[in-house]
Amino acid sequence: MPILPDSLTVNVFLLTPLRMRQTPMALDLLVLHMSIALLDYKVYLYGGQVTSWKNDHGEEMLFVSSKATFVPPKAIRGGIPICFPQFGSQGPLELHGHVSSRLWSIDPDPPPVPTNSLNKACIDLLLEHTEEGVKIWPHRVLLSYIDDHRDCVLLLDMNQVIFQNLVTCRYEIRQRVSLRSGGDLMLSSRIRNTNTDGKSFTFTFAYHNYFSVSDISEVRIEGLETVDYLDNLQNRKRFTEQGDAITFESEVDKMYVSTPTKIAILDHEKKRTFVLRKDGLPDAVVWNPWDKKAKAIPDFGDDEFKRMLCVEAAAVEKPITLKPGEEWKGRQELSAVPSSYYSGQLDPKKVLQSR
Ligand SMILES: O=P(O)(O)OC[C@H]1O[C@H](O)[C@H](O)[C@@H](O)[C@@H]1O
Repeated sequence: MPILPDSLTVNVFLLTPLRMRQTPMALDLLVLHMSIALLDYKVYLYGGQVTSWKNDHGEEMLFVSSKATFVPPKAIRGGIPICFPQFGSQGPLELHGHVSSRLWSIDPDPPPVPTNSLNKACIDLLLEHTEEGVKIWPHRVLLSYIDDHRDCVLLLDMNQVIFQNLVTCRYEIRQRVSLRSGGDLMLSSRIRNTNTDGKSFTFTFAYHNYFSVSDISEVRIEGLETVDYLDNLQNRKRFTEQGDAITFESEVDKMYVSTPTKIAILDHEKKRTFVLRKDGLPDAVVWNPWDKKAKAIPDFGDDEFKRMLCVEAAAVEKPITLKPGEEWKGRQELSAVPSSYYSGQLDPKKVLQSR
């Protein structure tokens, strides 16, 4: 692990690029680092998956299981796996699709940086289509993390060699991972059908966020009150959430549909609130396996359900169909703020202004 210089405003470190080149399924560690006025924020990516998001005090905001295996083809248990082209088990594919477990590389040709961008440090990654991937999902795929900040590009050039096998894709999927001022983490995705044979394709999608919490019994979610949900523990039967904020005392696996764009996760013990803002992702999945299921998951510690909560920005109830030439966009922004700024009001604008 290199020592991260604190004098740079924006930096991206690419570790062990050789391993990535030599082993087709190897995952690589990338560090996205932003330093503003002596405050440091860091995001770690392992392959295409965010596995760590640290605030300026070095506190971890994402949960990763102590039993997580960093061995493809499985996604890492924690961080932010990307579920695509199928969320969950509703479809012919493996649970949650397959993109987190593919070989990722750097996008050699990211789109231009918007002049008014709030992004301070960003990264572009590509996941190229493989014959194996085609067998699983019959569409060629180019998946990329887009770097919004030109400063990053030079540092990433050392990995150019991994681009040589890029294929011409009929479908393009692009992802941006960006650190914004204040340490907010932005992920954005664009999926475009570039098919030339006139065929449409259909998918579901989710950012499977694993938040780190002090104690699940001290956590509540605001923003999903009175929203309809499909309960995965009751054959996806439809219910309406009651008026109170959501708290936890047993296993939860609910898919809230057509939710507000802002959801807050309040951690009383930690006095920290996560604010999830999403766009193009109408649904939100809330999951905690609780004790019994936790014991049955091999890469999950028996008691770790107490320290995590998944609140996922998703497009799952209504699968998305793209005709050739059409593009879908989805994004989420995660902020972590002291709960005292939040004081029970779901008004992230106020939260941001008060920082
Ligand atoms: O074990 P995984 O594939 O990571 O899935 C973990 C969980 O993810 C989601 O939140 C689903 O709604 C759950 O049904 C699933 O159990």
